[in-house]
Amino acid sequence: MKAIEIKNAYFSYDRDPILRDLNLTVKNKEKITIIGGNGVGKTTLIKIIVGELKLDSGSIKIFEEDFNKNILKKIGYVPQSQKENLYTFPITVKELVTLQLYDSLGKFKIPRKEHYHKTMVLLKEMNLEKYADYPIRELSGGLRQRVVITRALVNEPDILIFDEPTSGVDESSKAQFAKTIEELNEKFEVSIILITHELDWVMNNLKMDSIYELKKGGLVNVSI
Ligand SMILES: Nc1ncnc2c1ncn2[C@@H]1O[C@H](COP(=O)(O)OP(=O)(O)OP(=O)(O)O)[C@@H](O)[C@H]1O
Repeated sequence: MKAIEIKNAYFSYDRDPILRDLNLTVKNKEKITIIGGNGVGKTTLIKIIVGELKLDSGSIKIFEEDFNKNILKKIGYVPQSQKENLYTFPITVKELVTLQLYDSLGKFKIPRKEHYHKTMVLLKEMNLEKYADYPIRELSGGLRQRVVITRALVNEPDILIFDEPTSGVDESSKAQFAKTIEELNEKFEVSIILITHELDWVMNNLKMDSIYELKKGGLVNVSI
């Protein structure tokens, strides 16, 4: 089963094409990395995958279906840690993860016992149980990243996308992240797409199935 299949994709914001005849296949449970310099279109590609932007031409299928609302539930997104505004808002780990269940919270959007239960089961699996009632802003960078990953997992996605997960993260948090990636793949059987500019770190610390470089609008295989 193919998790993602993009064929002959073209996209431009105005005149200059950002994606030019881009092709990508990600199989179920496969782990891939996409590298590329500043401004080559990595974020644009993510936005295409999550349906935020539409291709000018070409096709994209997620689990062999065209884009539809249900597909979004299959994709978990872990944004860049610096872009997360988790520092000012006084919210606990348990609340942050549970709020991600928004769609299933019913009319009044108030989490019930079953929602918190789901969160606690997952926090346990991620070894974060003891931090459930901690305010998120009091956690170290590495733990906070683990919480954000847990949040992305709570809707049971089949694909997890990481946007620059190691940028602005200290060495020990990076090592912790590498362990988490291996666990995720085994425990939750998700496909992983990791966007980064740290090719050396990925090569030395992660077991990826493929690494691609986004350049001139297309993806080129980087030999591992
Ligand atoms: N909404 C937009 N309208 C017009 N141009 C845009 C828009 N968003 C991005 N761009 C341009 O498209 C190109 C690709 O941007 P994108 O953010 O996808 O690159 P990136 O590879 O993620 O970059 P970075 O590594 O710096 O985050 C850039 O030249 C950017 O300036």
